[in-house]
Amino acid sequence: MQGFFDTKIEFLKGVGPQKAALLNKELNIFTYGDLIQYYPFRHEDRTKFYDIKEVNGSMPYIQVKGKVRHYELKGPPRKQRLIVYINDGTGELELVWFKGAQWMLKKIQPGVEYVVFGKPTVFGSKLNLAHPEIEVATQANTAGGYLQPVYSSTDLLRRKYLDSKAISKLIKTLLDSALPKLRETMPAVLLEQYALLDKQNAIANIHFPKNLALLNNAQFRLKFEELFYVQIRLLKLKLTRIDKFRGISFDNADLLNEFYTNHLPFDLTNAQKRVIKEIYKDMRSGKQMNRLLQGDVGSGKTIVAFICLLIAIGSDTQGAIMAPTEILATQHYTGLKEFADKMGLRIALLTGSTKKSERKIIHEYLKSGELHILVGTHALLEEVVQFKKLGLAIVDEQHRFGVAQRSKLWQKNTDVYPHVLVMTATPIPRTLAMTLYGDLDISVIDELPAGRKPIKTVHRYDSNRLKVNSFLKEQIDLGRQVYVVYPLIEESEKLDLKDLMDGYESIARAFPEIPLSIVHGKMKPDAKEWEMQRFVKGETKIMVATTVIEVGVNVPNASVMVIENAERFGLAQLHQLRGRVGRGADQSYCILISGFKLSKEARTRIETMVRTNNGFEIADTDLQLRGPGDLMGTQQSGVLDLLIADLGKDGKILQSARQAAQAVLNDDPNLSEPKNSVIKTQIASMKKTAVNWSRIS
Ligand SMILES: Nc1ncnc2c1ncn2[C@@H]1O[C@H](COP(=O)(O)OP(=O)(O)OP(=O)(O)O)[C@@H](O)[C@H]1O
Repeated sequence: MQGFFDTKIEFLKGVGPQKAALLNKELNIFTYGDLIQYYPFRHEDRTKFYDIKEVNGSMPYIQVKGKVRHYELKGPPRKQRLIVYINDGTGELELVWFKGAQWMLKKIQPGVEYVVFGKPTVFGSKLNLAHPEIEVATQANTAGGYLQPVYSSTDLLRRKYLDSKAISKLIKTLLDSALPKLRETMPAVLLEQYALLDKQNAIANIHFPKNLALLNNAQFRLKFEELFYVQIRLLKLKLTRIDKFRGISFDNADLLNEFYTNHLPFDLTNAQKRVIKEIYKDMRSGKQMNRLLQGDVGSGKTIVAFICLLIAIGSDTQGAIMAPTEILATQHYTGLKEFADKMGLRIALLTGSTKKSERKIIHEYLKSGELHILVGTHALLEEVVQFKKLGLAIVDEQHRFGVAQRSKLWQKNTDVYPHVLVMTATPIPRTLAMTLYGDLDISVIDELPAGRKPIKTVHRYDSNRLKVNSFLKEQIDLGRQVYVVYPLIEESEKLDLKDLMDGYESIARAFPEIPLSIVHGKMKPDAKEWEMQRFVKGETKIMVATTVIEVGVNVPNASVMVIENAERFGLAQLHQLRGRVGRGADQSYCILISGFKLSKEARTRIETMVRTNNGFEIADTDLQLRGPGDLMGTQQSGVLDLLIADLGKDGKILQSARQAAQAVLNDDPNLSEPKNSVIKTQIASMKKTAVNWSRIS
């Protein structure tokens, strides 16, 4: 059976080597199996017939049934157009062909009834359909109506006569012989429990649905199946890892207690407490922890990370934090050092710009175990960086590390694997997290520390700059500090830098007495650090910067964030930037400045920012706007090669599919029972790897 679906597409009637090459190249369709799974992206509703008198020029597509009253050819011989007048007893409609008039003429017979489908337009004062589809009513497949599939095609394919219609024909040809050969790919229990359509019917109806209800059922079944297999593979991966990898069991809580009793700078939020409990439980379990910690900007992840490090250090192991950029690594280092110093723990920072002599000392102390915490960039991954015993590896991720890089860090120990905590500062919608990080356990800090006032966000046009400036002046007079951020997009770095410099000069002119800082990616690390420090200490009042300050910067006295060219930023980035203010007790503001001309999407982004401060809500909107492919660099990850499900829209189906997968594995972890053999076979036959299996290697 399997062989049939592996048949090369060129052997299908009507394809041949040339078309096959095009289908390979343009649509990634190589085999019968690929073509069957090339699902239509919508269906045209051909179930409804309009009375001609109801039709108007604003309708998208319409279908009518009527008799040809007469026709005429107009225009010079080479540019003849054919006009056919069709009447259904309620009114008359013109059908027009500008090309192929003579050919069409052969098909049209006065007095015969036709089914006509097309887009109505008004020309002069008359309604007409240009180049409609037309079939003799008695031959048209409209018994009970039908929904016609629309397949996405490409310009090249259309030029080579492989438009949606032609693809549909190929699929129809294939289905005739393929349907009887299709085997069921879901276990009977789940088919029943979730009222899923059987495979043959699902495939038949996803392409050529008998009615709308069957189309919906077919879509549900195929989406459910797709997500079920993504989830079961992720969950299986997790089970394998739990079985295979022992983790160090930490049970000495002395350091933790000392910190709680003597040094805790504030009461933890309930969310922080809950998350610490979840992590502590993992770290004592004897199994390797693999957990994702999500928290909105400013939700207090640093102290949670520190407490987790204390758990590891308390049992005579070391901790590491790896961050994607030098700025972020430095920020973590500064944040953690404050706590570490209080506890008399040794902490060091290792990045690309750490001096050689310093590096050597770090390497030595790390190996001897005298260094408790190492913070750094991917410099941590180098061979020479050897721990005495790494107990906890924290990876601050933001999707910037590859899975392989991440696992390199936790392979630093040869005997037992360290526990792994992946942190993200950008909230990820639940559906995406469940798929991208579906093999990890997830903890969420969904509460901000008490007393934080929500940041007030407004949108202002360039032309209002004077008003904005006088507001900034007011705030500075009140003792606050201000960020002004310019976009930095790599392709046009030079231009962006010019924008930033121009902006800096105009701010300097508008606020001649106020000391300014400037920070951008092209500056030397020392100079950057010096400028940052001046701002942190309050010596400068306005920080003009590019997005280098996007993550991690923590200056509680800075309470105004001005974002220039806000329309050029993505939602996640805007939210991150806004998160740099609102970190103290004062009322904070975010001012999004843009030009007048805004794309629809840019407007939605700005409106979303003005409407809400909730990072998870913003992440959801981002997912809706951009689709998962674009989001957070997931495009190359291969995790989201979904054929039919859409993580932006199918969250509910995903949840049920995950529950189903979890239940199957709880009951039969090795999938060895006969009732689950279909799952085993299906997993083995899946060639499109939705999950990066190298994670556990
Ligand atoms: N429970 C708490 N009560 C009061 N203040 C807190 C609490 N937790 C953290 N903070 C303070 O809130 C600020 C933000 O915390 P932190 O820098 O850890 O946030 P974060 O989650 O890392 O956010 P970001 O990703 O935006 O940097 C810090 O000044 C920190 O000291």
